[in-house]
Amino acid sequence: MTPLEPFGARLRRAMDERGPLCVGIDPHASLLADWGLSDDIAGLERFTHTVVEALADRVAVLKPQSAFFERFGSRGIAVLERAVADARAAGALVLMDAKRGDIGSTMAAYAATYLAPSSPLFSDAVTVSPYLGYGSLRPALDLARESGTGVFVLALTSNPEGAEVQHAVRADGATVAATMLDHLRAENAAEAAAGAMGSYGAVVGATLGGSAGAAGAELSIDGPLLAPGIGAQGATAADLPKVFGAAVRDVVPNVSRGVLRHGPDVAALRESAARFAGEVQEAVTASGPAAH
Ligand SMILES: O=C(O)c1cc(=O)[nH]c(=O)n1[C@@H]1O[C@H](COP(=O)(O)O)[C@@H](O)[C@H]1O
Repeated sequence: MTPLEPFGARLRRAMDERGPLCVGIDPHASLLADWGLSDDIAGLERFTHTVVEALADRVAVLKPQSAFFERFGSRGIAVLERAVADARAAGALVLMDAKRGDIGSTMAAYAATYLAPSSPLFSDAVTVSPYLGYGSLRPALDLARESGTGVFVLALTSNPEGAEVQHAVRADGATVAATMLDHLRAENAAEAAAGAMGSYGAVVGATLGGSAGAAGAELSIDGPLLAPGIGAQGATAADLPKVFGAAVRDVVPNVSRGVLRHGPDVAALRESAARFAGEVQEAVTASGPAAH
C-alpha cells in the first residue's frame, strides 16, 4: 500500500488554506422535506450531490453522517460512496461519521471499511467510540498510521447525556474523558516531536462551556479537535476559545443543520458556510497569536 501523507499534515494544510470549518452532510428526513425533496433514494441523492457541489471545493472537511445513508440500505450506501469520492476529488477531506466501536477483532473490519485504500468507502478519517476501552480501537489506530488516514475518538461529546460516562472518575482519580485525551496525546507524540499535527483527533463538543475543564481534561492533544454543536445545538463560534483555550488553533468546528437549512440553493449554502467560517476565524484570531 502506498501511504498517503499523514492525515494530520494534510488536515493542517487544508485548515491553513481553507480555514478549519467542517460541514456535516446530514440528510435528515426533515431537511429533505424542507428542500422540497422526497424521503427516498432520489431525494437523498439530490441532497447529497448539492452539498458536495456547493462546498467540497471550499471547506477543509466534509463529514457525512453514515446513519442517514444507512437507513436507505444498499442504495443509500452507494450514494455515500459516490459522495466520498466526489468530495475528495474536489479537494475536501472526508471525515466519515460512523462512530464505530467494537471488540478489537471486529474493530479491524470496521477499520478496513473506512481506512483501507482498497475499500469503496475509503475516507480520510473516521469517528470511533472508545467506550469498549481505548485499546479496542488499536486496529483502527494502526491502519490509520499505515494508510495516512485519521481517527477521531469520542472524548467529551456535545450531548448532555455523555457526562455520566465521560465525567466518571476512575480509580486513579482521572476522569474517563481525560484518560481518552491522554491516550491520544501519547498516540500523537511522534508527529508532535517532529513539529507536525498528529493524525489522532478527539471529539469535544463546542456546547460544553466550562464543563470540559470540569472533567479535568487537558484538551491539547497535539492532534485535531473536532468540535460539533455549533448552530442547531446552540453553540456559537465565540464559544470556541472559552471551551478550548490555547488548543483553539487545533479545533475543527463542525456545523451541519446550521448550514444545511439554507439549501437547496447552492449560493445560499456557500454563503452560510462562509459566514460560519468568518465567525470561526474571528474567534480564533481574537484568542491570541498562533503558537506555530
Ligand atoms: O462525532 C460527531 O460528529 C458528533 C459528536 C458529538 O459529540 N456531537 C455531535 O453532534 N456529533 C455529530 O455532529 C453533527 C452535528 O449536527 P448539527 O447539530 O446539525 O450541527 C451530527 O452529525 C452529530 O452526529
